[in-house]
Amino acid sequence: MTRFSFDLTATDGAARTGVIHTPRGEVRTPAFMPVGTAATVKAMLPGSVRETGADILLGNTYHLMLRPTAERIDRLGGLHRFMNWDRPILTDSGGFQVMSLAELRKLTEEGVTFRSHIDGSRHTLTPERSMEIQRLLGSDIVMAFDECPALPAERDRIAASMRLSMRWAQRSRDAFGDRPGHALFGIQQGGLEPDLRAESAEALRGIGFDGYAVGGLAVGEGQEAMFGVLDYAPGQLPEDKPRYLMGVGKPDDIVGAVRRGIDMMDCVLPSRSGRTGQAFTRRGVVNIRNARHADDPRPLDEACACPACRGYSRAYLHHVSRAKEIIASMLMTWHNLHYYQELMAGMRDAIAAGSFDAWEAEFHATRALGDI
Ligand SMILES: Cc1cccc2c(=O)nc(N)[nH]c12
Ligand SMILES: [Zn+2]
Repeated sequence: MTRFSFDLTATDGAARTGVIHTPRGEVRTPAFMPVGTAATVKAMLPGSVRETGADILLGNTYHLMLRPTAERIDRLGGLHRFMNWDRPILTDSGGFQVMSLAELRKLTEEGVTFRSHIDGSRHTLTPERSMEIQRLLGSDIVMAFDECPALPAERDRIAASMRLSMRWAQRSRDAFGDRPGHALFGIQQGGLEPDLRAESAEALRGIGFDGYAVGGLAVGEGQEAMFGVLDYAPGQLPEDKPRYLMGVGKPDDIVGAVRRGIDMMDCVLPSRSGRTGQAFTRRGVVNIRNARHADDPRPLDEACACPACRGYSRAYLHHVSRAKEIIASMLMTWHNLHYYQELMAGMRDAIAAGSFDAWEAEFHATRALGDI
């Protein structure tokens, strides 16, 4: 039985490339995780997600506990079987989604009670219940149950919230138990405060995790403030474990995060924005519904090998996107996920070759050209 482990294979400045070994397969880092919130990466078949180059995808405790429930998924053989994805799955622990989605939330030391945004039913999430749900789902990488304060927030609110999350991290670790082949990741909090981030990192180190997430970012602070935290926060976390930046981001966010030592990221952006007609390309964002594409016979990106770029014109994508045809979501999502995976593969190769600076310069120079 392969246990969970992380091998760093090369570094270039603060940037790192490596491999996470899990019983369900390898995850090449830096890695981007497509988001499969309700047991599906929207508009994609699992085989297509794999074809884009994804090694791992993300699921959500909050959504799956409400519908179809973790117990039902467990009875049906677990989330991998249920959604027909046999490679690694990381699941978020639910606290963040409760604060952003649920109604009538009540936060106490014990956990969070809330009403479902789907049918108003009452639910409780605690560190223990979150660990149980993620065990029932069968996820390979389990996230500790945390509280992520909305920014901007007063320093003492951020400090109190971080300390609650650290007590919840200990309870998550205790409830997770000893599960060879499965990993538990801790989540650093502390807002934009270096000393609170350091206190959080020390608390997590003391508890001991298989990986460490930088939480509490991508919550409206903006790229400059986020990079300001990433200039020091990854270095506060154990060097020999994966570092996961949650909820990030736009392509240039991702490049900046990898430069600063982040190994894993997830974001709904490529899939969600694809459904609204936004395509990410090497030369920047293309809003395919814009009238200028109506007669354009060229693909989104001549250099892209994805099915949308190999088989269809901008004019066609413009037409089906404006008409809200289902194929528009399929093709735009596939292209965007393919582009994100190409970005990760390019960075992995550049770090291994010690040429990340040159790669990043080319990345920004090409985007500066703008779409043609
Ligand atoms: C999904 C996500 C985005 C951004 C931040 C966070 C966070 O701090 N904690 C959790 N559990 N999830 C997050
Ligand atoms: Zn493409």
